[in-house]
Amino acid sequence: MRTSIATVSLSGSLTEKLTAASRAGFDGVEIFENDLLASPLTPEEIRARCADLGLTIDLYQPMRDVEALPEEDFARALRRARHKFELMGRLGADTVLVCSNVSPQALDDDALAAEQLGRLADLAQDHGIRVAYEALAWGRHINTYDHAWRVVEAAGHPSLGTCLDSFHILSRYGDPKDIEGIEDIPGDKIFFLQLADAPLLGMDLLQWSRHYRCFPGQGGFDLAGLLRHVLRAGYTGPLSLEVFNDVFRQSDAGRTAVDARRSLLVLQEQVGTAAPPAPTAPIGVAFAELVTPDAAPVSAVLGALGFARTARHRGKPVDLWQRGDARILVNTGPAERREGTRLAAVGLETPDPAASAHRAEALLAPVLPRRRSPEDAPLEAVAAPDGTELFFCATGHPRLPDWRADFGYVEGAGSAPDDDARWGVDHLSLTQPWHQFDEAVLFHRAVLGLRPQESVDVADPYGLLRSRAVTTDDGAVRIVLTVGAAPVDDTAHAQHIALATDDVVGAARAYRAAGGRLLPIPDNYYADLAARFEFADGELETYQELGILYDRDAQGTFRHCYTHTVGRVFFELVQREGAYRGYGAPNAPVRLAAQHAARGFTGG
Ligand SMILES: O=C(O)c1ccc(O)c(O)c1
Ligand SMILES: [Mg+2]
Repeated sequence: MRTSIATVSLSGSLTEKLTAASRAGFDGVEIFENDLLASPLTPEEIRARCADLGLTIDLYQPMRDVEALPEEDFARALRRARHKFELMGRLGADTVLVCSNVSPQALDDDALAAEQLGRLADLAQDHGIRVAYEALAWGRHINTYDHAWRVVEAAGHPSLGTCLDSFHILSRYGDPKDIEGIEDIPGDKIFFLQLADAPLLGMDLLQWSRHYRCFPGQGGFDLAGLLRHVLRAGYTGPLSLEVFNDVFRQSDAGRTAVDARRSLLVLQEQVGTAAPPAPTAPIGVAFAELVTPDAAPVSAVLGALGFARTARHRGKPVDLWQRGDARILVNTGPAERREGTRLAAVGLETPDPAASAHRAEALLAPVLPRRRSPEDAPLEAVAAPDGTELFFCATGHPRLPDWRADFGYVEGAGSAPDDDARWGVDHLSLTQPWHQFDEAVLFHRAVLGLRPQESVDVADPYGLLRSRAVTTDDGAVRIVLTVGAAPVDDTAHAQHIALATDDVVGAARAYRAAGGRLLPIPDNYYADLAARFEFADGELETYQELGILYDRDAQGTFRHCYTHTVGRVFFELVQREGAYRGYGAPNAPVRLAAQHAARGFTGG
């Protein structure tokens, strides 16, 4: 199906918006009136620009407050319409959106609304234009899709149809049954379809619509359900995104447009009108890669955590550190020296790396140049929205090339690679730029086949931190996406690697004995723990001594503690028991406060 995007969904000048829409692969655009009014280009130039960019102008919008008016007000509306139809002729746009009247002058009179829309459609017809009538969710008298359709049906005019907008429909109708009526509208009378998702916020409809819309799959609406009804009704027009969103208004138009196109590809996959290569979800974390200008501080932490430097890359200054199934690469390559220590890449263990890469590419993930010297194993990699490099790879697979083939083993390494099977990566926490959070969640879901969990808000002493995990169902891969408060220091922007162990107390003691420093946790926290849970004799005291935090849910328990931070990176030691599903969110405010307090507490 053809895809389209409303210029209001993208930031910048009209020219920038059109370029971004075209580059992302959209077939057409809806031109929002304000974007045209503010453009120095003539309508003919806009038309030519769109043609050059391979875009059709699928809709011009909006025309407001037209129908069910006292006669002299309607006459003024017709006069306005005549001007706009002439403009549309110059633009080469043949469909105009008229949204339902919100003005206090509007009369509660469906027959009058139908009659006047019919007269508007007569005028439109003379200009070769079709009128698509849309019910705004806050329309004065007409505010539901079925009411708008009844009026259009009553008008019975060939140049008058309806525009369905998923926001206006789904913000008012919660029950799936309420929207089945869409299938009763003849497909050729649905002149246009606008798609937008939104988080389920329970707020004033107009404010919700104008500020919080997002792309399909980024909110809480069942857009696939709605689209199936629209397709069954026989709609064949474009799938068009109309997203009013405060964040997108100030984000880079190019990346927003790609995010938008990806959302439509995923939606189309859900309803079966597009078939990108099927997802191949990762089955584990093969490695996490830190880049650092100075290997010493990170190596000291890894050494104290019981990791051994087992291998070194044959062609690059990259060391492989390992404990059990936890593998960490430390990269001191020249390109990496400019920024401080950060978590730059993740190797995802994948049953079919080539298939994972094909899907990622089909879903518009930027494919990275293969890291490959002549003797290197080919590694498929794409960039996540935050720039993290994601490698699709295999470790010890009988038939697939092993990414470790590029590494030479270090003589006399402290411990053998597989000595400690109970260590692994529990989760990785990656901080996202604040304006890319929804994009990142959709990316990880769509491209990697991970399932988003609940979004959690965590109080940081200097702001609020939002966090959302994306995981495989079995927990073999857990990535926690976070977006931090405004930076008073680096705390809200730190990334971390959480290491799974089956004995966090032993691990914490050993780390300390080896010279590692654990994040100190205030005594008040332990007094509160004592009030909330019952512990065996001495248990709480042990946690307090080491700075171990504790949580419990209906399924299990979670014990965890933190190393100090090196650059932007710290480590967490995690003992997850039973089927505990979370990440110790109740403890996160205490941890964040402790990290702010310990800002001086860095270094090797
Ligand atoms: O918020 C509005 O005014 C508005 C205008 C045009 C639309 O298509 C729409 O869905 C909302
Ligand atoms: Mg709309």
